[in-house]
Amino acid sequence: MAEPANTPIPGSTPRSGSPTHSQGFRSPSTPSTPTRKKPGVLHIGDPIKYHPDTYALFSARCDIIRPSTAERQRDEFKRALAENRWGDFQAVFRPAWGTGGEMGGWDEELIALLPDSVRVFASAGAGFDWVDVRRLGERGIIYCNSSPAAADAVADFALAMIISTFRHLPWCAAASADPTTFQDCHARATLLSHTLRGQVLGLIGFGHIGQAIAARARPGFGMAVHYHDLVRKDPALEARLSATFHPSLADLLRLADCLVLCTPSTGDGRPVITASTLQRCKPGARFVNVARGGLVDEEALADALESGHLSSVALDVHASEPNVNPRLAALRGDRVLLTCHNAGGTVETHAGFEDLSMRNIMAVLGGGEPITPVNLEFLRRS
Ligand SMILES: O=C(O)C(=O)CO
Repeated sequence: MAEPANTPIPGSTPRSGSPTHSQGFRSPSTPSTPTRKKPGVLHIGDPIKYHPDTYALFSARCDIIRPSTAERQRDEFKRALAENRWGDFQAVFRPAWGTGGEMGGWDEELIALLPDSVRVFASAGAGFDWVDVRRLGERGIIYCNSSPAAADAVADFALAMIISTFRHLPWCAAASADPTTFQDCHARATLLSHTLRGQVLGLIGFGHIGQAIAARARPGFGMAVHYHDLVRKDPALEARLSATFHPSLADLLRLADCLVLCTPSTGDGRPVITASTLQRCKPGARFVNVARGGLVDEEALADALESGHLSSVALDVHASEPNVNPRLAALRGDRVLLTCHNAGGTVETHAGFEDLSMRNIMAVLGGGEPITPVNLEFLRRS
């Protein structure tokens, strides 16, 4: 049974989709299939918590469908989609990061079951490794992430990690527990620590998060910002952020004193950081990961640390979360800082995820442009 739909705002004027998007409505395939005048939005995961104002507008414009917890389990979810239990809805909405994932990965199997009426899938989260955005695009569905809402939080955290790799914060913190280790750390950390000013920061990925890191690293810390991405950014943006583009990742690796991985994972399982990329890094380089653990061959990373080729790493994300690589865990506390996928996790991020997901859906169903689409290159337009 679906949980009760959210109550429409009293006095609100129900609005059907724009001419373009209302074409997505189909006549119900079974007599029990719901019919609706407003575009249907399948809301998976927790209810709205931070933005009742946006939600008032959103729920006045759309019919919100809330599958129950039982209906969100994969088998039941598939069954419900296959029998068109929720009718021809126009959007999938997942506003609360960490909830709404009960049905598992949005792969070919699940995406094939969506009604043809779906135009947009908007979710909390910068990352989209759990959803096949190419396949959604091929079905004519725009996928919108919420990366701008996480950018400040992730960038703040990334800076803490960058500082940690230059200043050995795990060592300094752990050594304070005992007078002998205190004195040893006090004496020796000086010889191994470096000021950030003038160091080359190599950003792998220069989207919202990479740009937010650059905006802090250059003016705040005097670092020289270099980046690699698949597509070069606008020269005006590069100039504003004092960022230098490298078409080849190998060139960036050779140059960087500290590399930061901040590129989305497509979930195809192919790591970007491997033994061969690590070999190209400057001896003594540092490495920070705020993207996804699967983008890194963690065994190769452990080899590079053990051999001393990398001097220090800070990893917020891990290939087999919630487990961390045992070899990296064994090195924790000296040259290795491991955190628990915390970089994006702030109240402000979660509030922003909600708001942006609703605005993306309202934009698309209202006939306008999506705000943060990530799969337009795959989009089959009907
Ligand atoms: O947004 C994401 O993708 C996260 O990893 C959590 O903030």
